Amino acid sequence: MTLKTIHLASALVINSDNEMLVVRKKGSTYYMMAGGKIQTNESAKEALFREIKEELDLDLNNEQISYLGSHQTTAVNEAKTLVSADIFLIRLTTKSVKPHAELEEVIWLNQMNYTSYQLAHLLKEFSLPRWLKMKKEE
Ligand SMILES: Nc1nc2c([nH]c(=O)n2[C@@H]2O[C@H](COP(=O)(O)OP(=O)(O)OP(=O)(O)O)[C@@H](O)[C@H]2O)c(=O)[nH]1
Repeated sequence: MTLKTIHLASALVINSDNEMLVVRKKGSTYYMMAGGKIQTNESAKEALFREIKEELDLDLNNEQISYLGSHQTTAVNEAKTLVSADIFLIRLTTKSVKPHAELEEVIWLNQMNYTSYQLAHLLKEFSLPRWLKMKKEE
């Protein structure tokens, strides 16, 4: 069986209380990382700046963002598809973030609520353990 691979730039977004931001796109039941497909002639970081502007209407600067690593896993909402993502850490000083473009919902996860949401594999496998470790070290 041939699998398609989608190349993504996505973000583990945290605020000053170490809450983690997850988004739900229209028509999706999964909560996932903000971000999206990397277009031709665009670096992963450029793609992420563009997606964060489109989805959350935020203008990022280089000091707020750092590279965490890459991860490949099964895509949600797409049959026979893998996602291969470059994942960045974004630190926000504001909690006031609203959904734009194709987003339906934006949620800040904390210690109390994070088990209540169905998370996309990419988020569950890569970001969740890192975020939980960050919280332990608080
Ligand atoms: N942003 C994001 N997408 C994910 C994650 N996990 C995952 O499987 N995906 C899948 O990756 C795909 C991203 O495609 P998209 O269509 O939302 O991205 P985009 O906004 O760049 O698309 P478009 O410009 O073609 O409309 C979706 O099928 C989404 O379900 C994740 O954590 N974050």
